[in-house]
Amino acid sequence: MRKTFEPRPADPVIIFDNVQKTFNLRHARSLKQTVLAAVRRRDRFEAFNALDHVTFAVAPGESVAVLGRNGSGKSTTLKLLSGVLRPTSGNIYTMGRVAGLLEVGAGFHPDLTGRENVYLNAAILGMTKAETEARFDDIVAFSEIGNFIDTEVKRYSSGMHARLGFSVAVHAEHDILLVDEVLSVGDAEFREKCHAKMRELQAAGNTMFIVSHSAEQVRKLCQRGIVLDRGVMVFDGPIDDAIAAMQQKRR
Ligand SMILES: Nc1ncnc2c1ncn2[C@@H]1O[C@H](COP(=O)(O)OP(=O)(O)OP(=O)(O)O)[C@@H](O)[C@H]1O
Repeated sequence: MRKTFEPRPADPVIIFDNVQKTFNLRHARSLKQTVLAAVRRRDRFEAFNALDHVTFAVAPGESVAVLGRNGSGKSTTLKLLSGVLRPTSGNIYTMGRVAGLLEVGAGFHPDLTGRENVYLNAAILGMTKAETEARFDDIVAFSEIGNFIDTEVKRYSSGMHARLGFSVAVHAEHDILLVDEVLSVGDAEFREKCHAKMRELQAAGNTMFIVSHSAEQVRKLCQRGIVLDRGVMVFDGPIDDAIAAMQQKRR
């Protein structure tokens, strides 16, 4: 007898379990107010929830967009995923190597050359010297930096800086790629090249988490969207519905 069965969904590679991130905001006060607050033993800080009990899971190979207005908690979500920030409460699990494209090239040292920075940034992303050497030519070719690779990075234009940073990150070994707004850097031709590279990584089974203000960009790259509104997750589902939910929130 033939038996049918439901395939078991793959174990998630990202779990956000009831995650809360609170920042302490310091109030600007006059000297008199500061003294009064100290005398009355009042707290001069106000707790602010950048993320409020957010829960979701991401399956391997999924590409998820994080949408929301300015200050809704998108970058905070990515920083928590990359480990740059720790949650105030709740748990975050990630499986495999996570590479962040948070502020591309932010790890570049201005006084070092492009070549030296490639090795430095690749090491930050967890690559060994041998791995970087093997990919060095591809990294430089993709970035279109050419002979400027031996010039100090402080002489680079912002576009060159971003191109080299993007190139290092996409050539790193990773299972989960975090992308924050970087798709808005560079000219149209380079953006299209970045999109093509990301689609190639998706086809190879990479999981992606993308923050972008551009509905068109995320529609092309993601199947699913999470919408945040003042730190609260208000939608999680198919990308077209997520974009519609975000646009409704804007009205
Ligand atoms: N280190 C911090 N200290 C205090 N508040 C912070 C800190 N980082 C972020 N915030 C606040 O948390 C909220 C969420 O910030 P976040 O950068 O995650 O928003 P975002 O959705 O990425 O915004 P944008 O679209 O403008 O990039 C904002 O109100 C921001 O001011």
